[in-house]
Amino acid sequence: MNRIDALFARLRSEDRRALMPFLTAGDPDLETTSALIREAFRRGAHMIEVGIPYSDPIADGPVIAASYQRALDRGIRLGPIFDAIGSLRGGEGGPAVDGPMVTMSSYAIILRRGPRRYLDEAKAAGVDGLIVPDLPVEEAGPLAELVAERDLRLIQLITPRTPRDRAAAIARTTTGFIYYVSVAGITGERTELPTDLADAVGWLRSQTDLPICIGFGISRPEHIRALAPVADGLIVGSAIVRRLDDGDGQGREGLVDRIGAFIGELAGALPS
Ligand SMILES: O=P(O)(O)OC[C@@H](O)[C@@H](O)c1c[nH]c2ccccc12
Repeated sequence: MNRIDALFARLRSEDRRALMPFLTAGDPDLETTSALIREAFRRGAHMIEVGIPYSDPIADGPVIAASYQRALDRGIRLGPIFDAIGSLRGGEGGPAVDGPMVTMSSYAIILRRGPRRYLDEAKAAGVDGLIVPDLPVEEAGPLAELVAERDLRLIQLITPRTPRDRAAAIARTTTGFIYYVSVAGITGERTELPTDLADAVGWLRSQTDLPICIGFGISRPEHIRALAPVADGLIVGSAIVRRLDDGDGQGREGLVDRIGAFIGELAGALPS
C-alpha cells in the first residue's frame, strides 16, 4: 500500500490529524536536510514535503524563495536529492525512515528531467507522492497516468479562488490527499488565518472522500489547534524554513535540535 494512503487510513481510524513539515532540500546542505527529516519524524511529524529548489518560485513567498536560492547557490542537484531520500529509506545514518515523503517541485523541473525519469527516480528513492503546484488540472492527465502506474500519488492544490466546478475536477483527479491552500497568495507565515476555512473545506468534503490537508500561513501551535478539527492534515513551511537561516552559531547540531523542538511543539498541538 502506498505510504500516504496507509498513513491516512490509520489516522482516520484513530480520529487523528497529520502534521506535514516542509523542508527545502539542500538548505543549508543535503546532510542537514536528511538529519532534519529524521528529526522531524522523531518529533511527531507524520509526513514530509521535500521542496526541490527552483530559481523561478511559483507561489513561494520570500522565505522559501531565499531558502531555494541558498540551496541553488551551493549547487544543489536533483540526483543527489533523490540519493539522500533513498539513503534515509535504506537506513543509512540511523533506522530506516518509513514515513511518507512527497516532493514539491515545479512542473518545469519534471519536464527538464523527463517525466518518466523523474518518476522512476523518485519511486526508486522511496518517494510516495508529488506536489506540482503549477500543473493545471487540464494538463494533469498524462502525468497522473504515469504517476498511477508507479503507485505514486499526485497531490493537487485547491485555493479559495478556485471556482467550484474546477475544484470538483481537481478533487476527481487528485490522489493521496488534497492540498487546500488556506489563503490566496503566496506562502508565508501569517498571524491570522481566514475564518471561513471550515465552510470551504466542508464544501470540498461533500465532493470527495480524499483526505484534505491545509497549508499556507500555518506557523504557530494555536493555528494547529484551531484548524485540526476541520483538516486531515496541516502543512507548515515558512515557519520552519525561516529557522534554517537563523544562524545561531551553534552549527548543524544546534539547527537540527532547534527545528526539531519547534516541530515537536507543533505536533504537541495536535489533538491526541
Ligand atoms: O510556507 P507556508 O505558508 O507554511 O505554506 C506551506 C508551503 O510553504 C509549502 O507547502 C510550499 C512551498 N512552496 C510551495 C509552492 C506552492 C505551494 C506550496 C508550497
